[in-house]
Order: sequence, then C-alpha cells, then structure tokens
Amino acid sequence: MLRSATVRILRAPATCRAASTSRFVRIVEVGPRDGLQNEKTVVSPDVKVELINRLQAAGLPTIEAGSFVSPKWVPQMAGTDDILRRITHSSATKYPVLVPNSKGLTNLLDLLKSSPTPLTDEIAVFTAPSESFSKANTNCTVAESLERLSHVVQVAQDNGLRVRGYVSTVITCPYEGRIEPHAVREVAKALLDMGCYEVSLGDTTGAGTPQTILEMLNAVQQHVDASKLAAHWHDTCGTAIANVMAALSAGIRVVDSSVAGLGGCPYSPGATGNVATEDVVHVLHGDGWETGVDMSKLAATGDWISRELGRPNESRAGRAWLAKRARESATPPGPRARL
Ligand SMILES: CC(C)(COP(=O)([O-])OP(=O)([O-])OC[C@H]1O[C@@H](n2cnc3c(N)ncnc32)[C@H](O)[C@@H]1OP(=O)([O-])[O-])[C@@H](O)C(=O)NCCC(=O)NCCSC(=O)C[C@@](C)(O)CC(=O)[O-]
Repeated sequence: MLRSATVRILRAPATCRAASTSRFVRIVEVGPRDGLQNEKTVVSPDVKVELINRLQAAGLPTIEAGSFVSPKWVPQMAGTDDILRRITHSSATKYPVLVPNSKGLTNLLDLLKSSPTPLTDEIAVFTAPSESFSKANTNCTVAESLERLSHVVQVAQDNGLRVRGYVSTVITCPYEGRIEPHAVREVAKALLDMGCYEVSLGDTTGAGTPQTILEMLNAVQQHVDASKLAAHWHDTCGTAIANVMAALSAGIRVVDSSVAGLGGCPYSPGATGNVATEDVVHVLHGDGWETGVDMSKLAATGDWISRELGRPNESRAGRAWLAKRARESATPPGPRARL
C-alpha cells in the first residue's frame, strides 16, 4: 500500500514527462546572491570574492554573483560592482547578477562599459504571480512588474546581455497562501515572451512537496517546454531534494542551489535557504547524473563559508562527506584499510 502510494506520488504527469534524455544537469549556484542577501550581517567583500572563486574552482558552471537592487531594500547586496571587478573570471563560468529595474540595469551597464575586461554577460530579472509578494519584494503590482521588466529585458538584450527570469512563490505565497498553478504558467510565459532564455521557478517559501511541484509543473509545461525551465527550491520543510527529483522526472535539467544551504528571501519571513548544492550534487552523482562539480572542493567550500559566517552548515551531504574524509585520513593504513 505504502509502496504504490509512493510510486504514484513521484510519477510525473504525462504532459510533463522528460523532454531530455541527457544525463547532464546544470547547477546554478545562487549562494553568493540568494544565500548572502539574507544574512543578518553584511558579509565582507573579501569573503564574497573568495566564496565565488572557490565555487568556480569547484566547477560550478553558473554562479550568481550578486544583485543590482536598491541598497536601501537589500543592504547585503551593496557593492556587487566591486565583487564583479575583483573575482577571478573564468571563461567557463557565467556570473549573472540580479537586476530589478532600469536603475539597476543602468548601474550595471555603466560598470560594464567602464571595465577593460568582460565582467558578466548575463542578468536575472524576477517577478511573481502573487500581488502581495510583488508589492513586498519590488513595490509594484504584477502587471507593473512585467511592464518594467519587459523594458529591462529589451535594453539588456540591446546591450548584448542574456536574461534569465525568476518566478517566485510558485507553490505558496507568505502573504496569500496557495498560488494557482495556471497563474505561475502565465507569468513564466510572459517572461519567456519578453525574451528571457530560461525561467527559474522559485518555491520561495519551501512549502512544496513532490506532488504539488508536479501539479504546478504540469500546468506550466502545457505552454512552456521543460528545456526552458529551472528548479529553484528552498528547503524550509526538508522537501527540496525530493522536489529536485520530481523536477528531473518532469524533464527539467537545470537546478538552482546554494552552497551549505545558505539563504532565504528577505521578503519571505520564515523561509530558509535554498536546497544545498552539496546535497544536490550528492544525489545527482549517486543516481548517475553528471554535473561537472568536484564534490571535495564543494564540500570544503560549504564548510569554509559556514565557519566564516558563524552559522551551521545546512548541507547533510557536505557534512557527511567531510566527516568521511576526516575518518579516512585519521585511519592508519593497515589490513582493514586494504580490504
Ligand atoms: C525594485 C525596487 C528598487 C523598487 O523600490 P522603490 O523604493 O519603489 O524604488 P524607487 O524607484 O522609488 O527608488 C527609490 C530609491 O531607490 C533608488 N533605487 C531604485 N532602484 C535602484 C537600484 N536598482 N539600485 C540602486 N538604487 C536604486 C532610487 O534611485 C531612489 O533613490 P533616492 O532618490 O531615494 O536616493 C526595490 O523594491 C528593490 O530593490 N527590490 C529588490 C528586493 C530584492 O532584492 N529581493 C530579493 C531578491 S528576489 C528573491 O530573492 C527571490 C528569488 C529570485 O531568489 C527566487 C525565489 O526564491 O523566489
């Protein structure tokens, strides 16, 4: 009985079954942005730069480097221009930054024009199907937000930037409760229609379960192909890894995550960090997926940043990996080690 129920819950609805047979999953590391934007204290630029450099060395193909939002709204993200200038850029890595409006885009474009070397070629814009969340997060209605973003996307593209879109509160809103899946679909479609190359679906509150995630994806995928979608799950209720697997079963091959499970959203009270990158890499590699990420370097980075911030490392896989490594290096070579 229990077994058949489990199978029923985890099976993707027919309309959202795998669009891709590739075994590669692209991980978008959002720790330096989504993670650090919610820290109580402003993290020093040196630590931010080292975090991004370490994540790049661990093989993360995309690292969200920060935000060009108003420093009055999110002071933790002030100085992203300095971070972009100081990190060690790798041509194999993308360093998108979050941009909420024309002012943020102008600031970014001024920086890019004044820099002798390329700093980033990608931005991310964000909105939500919930009126209350839109107001709390960006001080405008959903319709105003889409109008504002369509201008931002146009100008960004005219200046050679790729644009990724985010839809927040895809399962529940902290102020309005349950969000209808068709409302998520409409906003995701609007972002793609205005020129975003991909839309990341954010379970901002972390209330999703495999079943509610698949219901939402089923509705979205009636109009949007899985190849245009990414999974951005917060782990408030401990369901994020199960939800990652549900997204994979629906054909999604891009997962956003945060090293050591850093983060939360300043305008989603009670929500915790994103699913930990180490947990995602552990489950993906264990199940035969490829990510290009070096688990040893990643786990060490999660440990390092947790110590720097004086917070617990929220990644169980990261902690287990480090503990195993510590046991192995403490065990003297002998007959048992050779077995
Ligand atoms: C959108 C605004 C700016 C509107 O905020 P507003 O107060 O309505 O803006 P305004 O246009 O009235 O301007 C007010 C002041 O802010 C300045 N200003 C205005 N814009 C900028 C800017 N870009 N950069 C720097 N300064 C800016 C502007 O120049 C002015 O300065 P003043 O004249 O008072 O000195 C504000 O609401 C905002 O910055 N919101 C961002 C909130 C945020 O960053 N939230 C977290 C990111 S979203 C998220 O985490 C969810 C996600 C993506 O991870 C997915 C998920 O998990 O759900």
